[in-house]
Amino acid sequence: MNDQLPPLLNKAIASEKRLDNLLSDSLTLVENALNSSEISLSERVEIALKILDISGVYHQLNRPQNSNDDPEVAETSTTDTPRLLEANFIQVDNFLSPEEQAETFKIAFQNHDKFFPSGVANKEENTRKSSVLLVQNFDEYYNKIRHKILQIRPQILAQLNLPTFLVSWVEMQMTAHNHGDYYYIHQDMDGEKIANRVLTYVYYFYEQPKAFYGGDLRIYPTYINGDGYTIGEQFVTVEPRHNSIIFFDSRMKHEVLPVFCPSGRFEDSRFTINGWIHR
Ligand SMILES: O=C(O)CCC(=O)C(=O)O
Ligand SMILES: [Fe+2]
Repeated sequence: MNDQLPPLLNKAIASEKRLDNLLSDSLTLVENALNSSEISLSERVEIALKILDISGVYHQLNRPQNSNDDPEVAETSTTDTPRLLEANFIQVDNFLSPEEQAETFKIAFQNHDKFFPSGVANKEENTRKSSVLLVQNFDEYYNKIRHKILQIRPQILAQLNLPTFLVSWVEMQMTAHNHGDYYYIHQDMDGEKIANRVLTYVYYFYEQPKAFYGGDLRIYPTYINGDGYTIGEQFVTVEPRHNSIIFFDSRMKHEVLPVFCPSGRFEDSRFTINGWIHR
């Protein structure tokens, strides 16, 4: 405390000092964590990736050569020319180990009675028909899958040519599409509460041999025009392969084609673990 200085200034200097100390302690803690053999390698990698994220290194690496191609720039520009998001996705096969797949089926089948008819935020009825299981029913499994998704996120963003972002939340649910179910053309970040969804993921699983037909996912080229979004014609089709996971830009319009499941048995459904990485 310096008696020569006005009290307010003294207070500001003290706060700045505390902040400096806090920053210094935080950096030491992170450094120790990165070098600690008590923390698993994968957890340390996650910490390191978070730091790279914060420092913007990935953003620089992923940034398109021509800054006009940067989605963030184009979206906020005042030009009248609509910007096109090409229909694009990444599909990774053999995502879960046999043990993890068995656990996934167990969660689905044991919670059959907790699935409920799906709804759509801010949308008319008849846009969607399927069943949903909330994440509250599979906490531990959520953490495992979340970890796996975050681990491959940098690679996926680079492949989709999307800039990196700080993750605030990984939203997750389980869905089942049975006979007559579908999800009409929609966008996953269309709504106040879900505007922060950046990357959509869908993990597919179902009993072998496959007991349903249809259920392909169509992703449409999507034009951004100011605040509005319209679709182009040249869609791409995703085959929902068992034990594969797909990722796409949450701004892309897409739909699930109708499912035909002659047996009508819940266990024969087209299942997903799906959700969104929020910024
Ligand atoms: O099941 C799928 O293939 C996609 C589901 C979907 O679009 C959604 O839940 O928003
Ligand atoms: Fe969707």
